[in-house]
Amino acid sequence: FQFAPPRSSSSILTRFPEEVGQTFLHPQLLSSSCTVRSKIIAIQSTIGNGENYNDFDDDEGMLTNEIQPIIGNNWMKRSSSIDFMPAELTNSNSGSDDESIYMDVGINGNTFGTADLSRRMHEAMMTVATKSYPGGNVPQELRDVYLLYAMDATAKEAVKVAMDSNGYALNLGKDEAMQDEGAWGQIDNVVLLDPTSGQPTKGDDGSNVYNSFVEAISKGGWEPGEGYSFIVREVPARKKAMDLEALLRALDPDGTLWDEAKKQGILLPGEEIDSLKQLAMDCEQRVKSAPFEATDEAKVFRGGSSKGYNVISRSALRKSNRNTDGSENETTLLHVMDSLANHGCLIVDLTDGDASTYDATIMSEMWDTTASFFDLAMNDETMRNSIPPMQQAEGVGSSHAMVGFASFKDGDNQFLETRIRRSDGALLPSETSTIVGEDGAKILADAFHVMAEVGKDIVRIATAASSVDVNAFVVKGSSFVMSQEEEGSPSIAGLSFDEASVSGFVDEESGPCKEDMNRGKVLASNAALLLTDEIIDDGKPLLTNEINRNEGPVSMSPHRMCRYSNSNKSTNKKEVISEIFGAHTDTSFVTIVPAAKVSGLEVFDEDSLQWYRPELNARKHAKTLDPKGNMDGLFPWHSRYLIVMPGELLQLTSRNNIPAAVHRVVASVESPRLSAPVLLRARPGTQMNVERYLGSLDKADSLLLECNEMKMEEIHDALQQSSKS
Ligand SMILES: O=C(O)CCC(=O)C(=O)O
Ligand SMILES: [Fe+2]
Repeated sequence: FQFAPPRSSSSILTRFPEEVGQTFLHPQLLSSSCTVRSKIIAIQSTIGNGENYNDFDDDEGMLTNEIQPIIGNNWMKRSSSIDFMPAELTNSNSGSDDESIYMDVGINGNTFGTADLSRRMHEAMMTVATKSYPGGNVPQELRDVYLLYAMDATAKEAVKVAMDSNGYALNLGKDEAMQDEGAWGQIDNVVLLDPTSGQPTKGDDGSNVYNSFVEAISKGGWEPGEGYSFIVREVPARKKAMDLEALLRALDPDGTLWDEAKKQGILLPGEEIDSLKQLAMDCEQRVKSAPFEATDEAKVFRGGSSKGYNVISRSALRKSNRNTDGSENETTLLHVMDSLANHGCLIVDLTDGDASTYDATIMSEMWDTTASFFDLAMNDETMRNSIPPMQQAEGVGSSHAMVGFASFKDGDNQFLETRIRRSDGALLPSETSTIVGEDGAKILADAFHVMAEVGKDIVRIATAASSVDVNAFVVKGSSFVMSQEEEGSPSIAGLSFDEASVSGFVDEESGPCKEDMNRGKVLASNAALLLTDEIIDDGKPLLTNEINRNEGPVSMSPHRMCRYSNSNKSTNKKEVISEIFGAHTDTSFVTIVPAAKVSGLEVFDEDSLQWYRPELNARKHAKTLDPKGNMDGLFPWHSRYLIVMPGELLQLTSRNNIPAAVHRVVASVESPRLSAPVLLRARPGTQMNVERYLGSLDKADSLLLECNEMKMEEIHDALQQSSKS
């Protein structure tokens, strides 16, 4: 926690600047009823004499926390002892936002412009006072008060700015007495500064240093307009939730970092992702900033109390669970959005809490098939040789449609990439069925469809929610015209909105009414449904002839059988758990990872800013649902659950409401992990038609406008950054 004193003149504290004084006029300054604390407590002086002053920029001495603070440097550190506070209050390390702490602060009067600020403060007070006394004769007593006040309040303002720029706030609370001069901290040492050189100078009585403002004035003869440096101790402070923009400004006053960040494609506060290139670069940036280290099951984050960590029932996602008017169910929508936007994944219970076993049984059979595939691939030479290596799927013409087997990291990573052939639903590479049998191949395809359908439902909900969010389908008066049409009223049907308004059916003055808004929700959901049916590649032929397409014979959405192990060949032999499939985002709408028996998928949780292992959360849910494992005979616990992560294409259609999940796989030396994710991608040949799927172009952001009328495979390619695997 502790702030080390600044090590050089380029530290944050010495950089901020000019702003001092702009908001200095505390309302109390202009009232003469303020109470003067009779004596400012002088606590032990920490400096001996003026000899130290030439050492201001000495880095050496500033490296430890125990060195004597020197007046004239800007620094800040947590107060070491507060004699009048109970220990538990001074040493709390809970890190909560409103935690009250005490800080010792050293302020350089030159950096903070104490000369100018005190002059202006004093002038302001005297101007008011002169007006309120006959003949401008301000009593001496009051002049003394103003003098002290100018010095003290200036110091307080400087400390406020110093804290502000470092993520802290003065925490004076509502206590009036605390607002008074001297009461906000213990003034320790005060050093007067020469008006011309800005160097420390002796006061009238020849002293180098004073123990209080009262002394600096009465003995040193300080006057407003003369600068001074000081140390103040035990200033009540609290950690502030820091505004990113303010932080950046404080760190980077001349904009060098900003320019550099722009060059690297880092999104800056207040900036939006406004192109595919920017989206790809931002994902890459988020991937890079996720920590590399891995921890084992016992320590890793397994979800918190927010709704988004909860498991959702399969049936809640279906379009049949929408409201009767066809708008999305609000409870489901909020759950889905919280999970995807804040925690990087949504856990789905395929059994609806044991109500249905159909899908979970398919998943269970898929797990058996996957296990037997790797069994044979690892142990049976003939079988292994019969699997084709990873290669482009024939006849697709997309470099992204691969099928086949690949092994990396000395066999620690093994993948079988499979795809459905659209015409007959067969699984490619066709050799898969030689290994797992016709039934096995069929089970894999069935499991693919179970997962794809869940994915499509989630994309529908998230896309609809994001369209509703910007009123993309809200048209004033639409509810009226539409409902009339539906009832088949001959007098209205066929009228355009404009004509309706001319005829007086629509009130020109008001905005869209509640019915228009509701209508917008229905249209948003229907359009999102259309998007999932037409654009998402579920391995089936397109059902409609309404759109142009050239969808190709093989699905763009792969179903990957993976085996991850950790033979600990990494450089650090002591690692028992480590990244085996590094952090990345997927170019998919969603990636559906069926919860594996051995946990290992980690999602970077944007809310808690740590790696989250959803499989452990799913396991906990299974334990609660079925503590005795009664269903284990039917299917293993994990075949109930799917973990659905948003990909880059959903980031696009959700208008950046949902960032593509940064995720990775970790593996421990103890047990290999089998996995079988589906990456739900876009049907080749289809076009992103913003108006058809996402509503009014007026409500589309520049990212969507760029994609409008692009082919989905072009969008896919544009999202591939060179550094991506
Ligand atoms: O196997 C997993 O659990 C995840 C794999 C993955 O992230 C991917 O294939 O893109
Ligand atoms: Fe992935």
